[in-house]
Formats: sequence, structure tokens, C-alpha cells
Amino acid sequence: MHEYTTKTAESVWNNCLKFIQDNIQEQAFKTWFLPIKAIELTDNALYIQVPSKFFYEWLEEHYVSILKVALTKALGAEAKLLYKIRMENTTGNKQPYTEQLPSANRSPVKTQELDIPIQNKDPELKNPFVIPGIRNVKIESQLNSNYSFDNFLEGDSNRLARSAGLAVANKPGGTSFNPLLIFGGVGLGKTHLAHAIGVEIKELHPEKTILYISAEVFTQQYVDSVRKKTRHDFIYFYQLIDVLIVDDIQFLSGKSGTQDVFFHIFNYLHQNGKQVILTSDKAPVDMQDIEQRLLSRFKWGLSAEIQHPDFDTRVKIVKSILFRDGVEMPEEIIEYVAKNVKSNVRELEGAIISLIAQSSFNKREVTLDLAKHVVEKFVKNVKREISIDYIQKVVSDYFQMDIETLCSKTRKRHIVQARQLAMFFAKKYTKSSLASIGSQIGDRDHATVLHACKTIDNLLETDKQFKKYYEDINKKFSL
Ligand SMILES: Nc1ncnc2c1ncn2[C@@H]1O[C@H](COP(=O)(O)OP(=O)(O)OP(=O)(O)O)[C@@H](O)[C@H]1O
Repeated sequence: MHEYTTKTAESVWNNCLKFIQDNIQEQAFKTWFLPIKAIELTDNALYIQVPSKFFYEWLEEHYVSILKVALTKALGAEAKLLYKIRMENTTGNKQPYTEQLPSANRSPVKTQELDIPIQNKDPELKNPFVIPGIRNVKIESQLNSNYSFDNFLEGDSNRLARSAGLAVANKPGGTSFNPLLIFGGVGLGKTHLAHAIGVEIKELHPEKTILYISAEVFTQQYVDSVRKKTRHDFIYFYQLIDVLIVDDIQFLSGKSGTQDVFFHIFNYLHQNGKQVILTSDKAPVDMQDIEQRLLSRFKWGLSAEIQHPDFDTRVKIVKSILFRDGVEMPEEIIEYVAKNVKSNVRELEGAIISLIAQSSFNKREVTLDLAKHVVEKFVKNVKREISIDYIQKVVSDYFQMDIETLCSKTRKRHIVQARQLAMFFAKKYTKSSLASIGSQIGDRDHATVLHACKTIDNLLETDKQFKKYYEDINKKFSL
């Protein structure tokens, strides 16, 4: 007798997943397979939905064989795999839509085919001046050659960003990772990786014009160009670049003029097949006060997160610093440091360097006791480092205002509340007197600080939204 089992897209895919999970690393499985949805099964063809074109390309590049084996096991030798790509089209009012592609279709998909609206080039933006010989002008790339792929150690926390960076370095402008947006918390290696990509491109493609710039300097340059009426030259200069790396783009938030000019430069470069690499301390969804049209462009390529390094990666990083400095240290000490300094790589480096320094200056052997002493001091020092200046910076950054605004005499409610919050944190985290807090935050007297602290206490009890702000900021102090 024939036994009928009803196969559904889901059941077939679940079988595939079981097989794949057993055969690849857990992190890769989570990254590349869990976001996939099985949506349809017809005869021998399974349709799966992936979240982006780059996802599809990545699967085809790295996992096509295992997919084939898994599918053949689940559906037989005639099995076929088809992808549906869900395009998040955030510009205009279009709904997300899907595009269908078969497996092993390696033909490049042009932007136009994906129906992403392309801005018309603003004729104004073409260089109105013919600057003789400008093509021959050598642009200093501003890259730091100490930051390379070789010394950017790989771990689960940065594998995606690092691999995408390498792919971009091999083929700048020629992958779908354009722009490549690297995001993650403080001191986790975004700047290092951004430089490493640039350095590698310089090595592999010496003919390319590369520029690394922080968004802050970009903004200053732009503001200067407006003042000096050289905006066109500014834009023209950026249009000459083949690989543009902009660090800390969250800095553009709230700066609409700079965003506008960046938008035009970005479009020009992108449409001309030039590579753009961006870093940010936030994911695109969490960026505030960045125009939608710019945000949607950031999402065109790949947004790759760098997370906190796990223990193994921290050990690798410590070992590489020791190797670089020609120092040997017992394994248990390396592990102790890696286990206890975990918040970011910059601090990890700081701790190990101060341990090396302590032992060589005091001619002491590196013992576990010394390591404990240094790490303890180091970790405590980091905590103690909360100064009133730092508090003002964190609070004003959070509310996206500058420190002058925070300290100004204005009575605007949101500014007053931000200032009061800074005073509150200063009282909580420093040993300064109310008078000293007041004089450092906007030149106020001690009674104002006292009033501020009471107001904040009150708001925390009564205003849920405000409490959320407070908690967000507080987290930044209690790392
Ligand atoms: N995976 C890694 N391997 C080796 N060194 C690393 C790694 N990640 C970070 N580092 C080192 O940690 C330090 C901090 O990294 P980096 O300045 O790139 O951080 P960031 O994410 O740009 O921080 P910020 O947000 O403060 O700008 C650098 O000295 C960098 O070389």
C-alpha cells in the first residue's frame, strides 16, 4: 500500500534546516538560515524568502552545496530551489515587494531591475568649473596603515562585517555590499575595520582614489565651503573619489544641510559604481534625525553589526598584542584578563598594555596577583573616570544637542530637562559639591542643582517616557 505524507514548504524546509544545522557553525546557521522563510512548494520546487539581494548572493556563494544536499535529501534528485527576495522599499509609498530568482543564478542584478527609484542627477551638481589637470591631483587617502585585516582578529562578533569588508576590498563597487555600513558600540573595531578595508584596496587596486574621512571633518569641510562659497568645488572633489569611507555617520544627525550634500555625493558615487563604506554607532533603524531618503540608501547594501567580542576572541586579541610587543605571559594570566575586561576591545588593549608596563617599570614578574591588581585598578579606574564633562557629553549626545546648548540660558523645556538630567547624574556619579556641579553645568548656583535633582526624582516617578531616557543614559555610565 502507498503511504501518503503531506509535505508542505515548511516541513520540507524544516528537514533541510535540521541537516544544515548539523553541518555548519552555529553562528552561521543563526545568521544565514534562521531569517529564511519557506513560502511555497510546487512539485519539486521549494520557494524560500530571503530578506535581501545580498542575502541571496551570500547563500549562493557560500552555502549552495549544502543547500543542494539538504534539498535533495528532503525532496529527491529533481529538487529545485527558488528564492524570493523581499525588498524593503522605504522610499515613496511603495510596499515591500518581492523579486524571484532561481538558485545558481549568478548574473548580477542591476539596481534598475530591482526598481529602486534612482534620483535624477541634479545638473547643478556637475562641476561648473573645469579645473585643469584635477584628475591628476593626488588625494591623500588619510588611511592609517597600522589598521589592517591581518591584525583585525576574527571572531563570531565580527565575522560578518569582516568577511563583507574583505569582499568589498577585493571588488570595490562590484559587490552588492554598497554601501557597506558597519555598526556597533564604542571601541569594538569599526574604525579599525574601515581603515583595513581602505588599506587593502590601496594594496590590491593602487589605481583607485580612496578617501577616509570622519563625518565630523566632512561636516566642517562642508560648512567652510558654504562660507567660502566653494560648495561646488567641495562636491566636485568628493565626486572624484572611487572609494569613500565615512566614519561615524551618526554625527550627521540633525545636520540637514550636510545630509543633503552627502545625499547627492552618495548618489553620484553609487550610480557610477563607486564604493561607499560607512560606520556608525547605531543600526540604521535607531538613527535619529537622519532623513528617510538617506536612511533608505544606507540600507541598499549591507548593514553589518560588530558585537561585543566573546571570550575566545578576547584571548586572541590579547595574544596578538603580546606577540606584537614581544612579551610572553602565562596562559592563566591571559585568560584572567580576557575574562575580566569584556566591555570593549579598546579597554582590553588598555588593560594588557598597563600590565606589561607595570611589570617592566617595576621589574616585577607578571604574576596572577599583579594581573588581578592591574585589572581591578583598571576596571575601577574606568568606572571612576565618569567626570562632569563626560556626563555633559553623554547627555547632550543622547539628546542630539551640543554642550553649549545644554548649558545655555534657554528656557526651552527639553533643553532644561536635559540640563537637569546632567546635573542629576553629576550628583549621582561624582563627588563634586552641588555648587561645583552648578558652576560646571551652565554656570548655575547650588540651589538650581538641588532643584534639578528634585525635579528629576519627580519626573522619574511620573513620566514613563522620561524614565526611559534616564535608563538609556544611565546604562552608558554603568558599563
Ligand atoms: N577584532 C579586533 N582585532 C584586533 N584589534 C581590535 C579588534 N577590534 C578592535 N580592535 C582594536 O580596538 C581598538 C578600538 O577599535 P576602534 O577604534 O576601531 O573602535 P570603534 O568601534 O571605531 O570605536 P568608537 O565608536 O569609539 O569610534 C583599536 O585599537 C582596534 O585596533
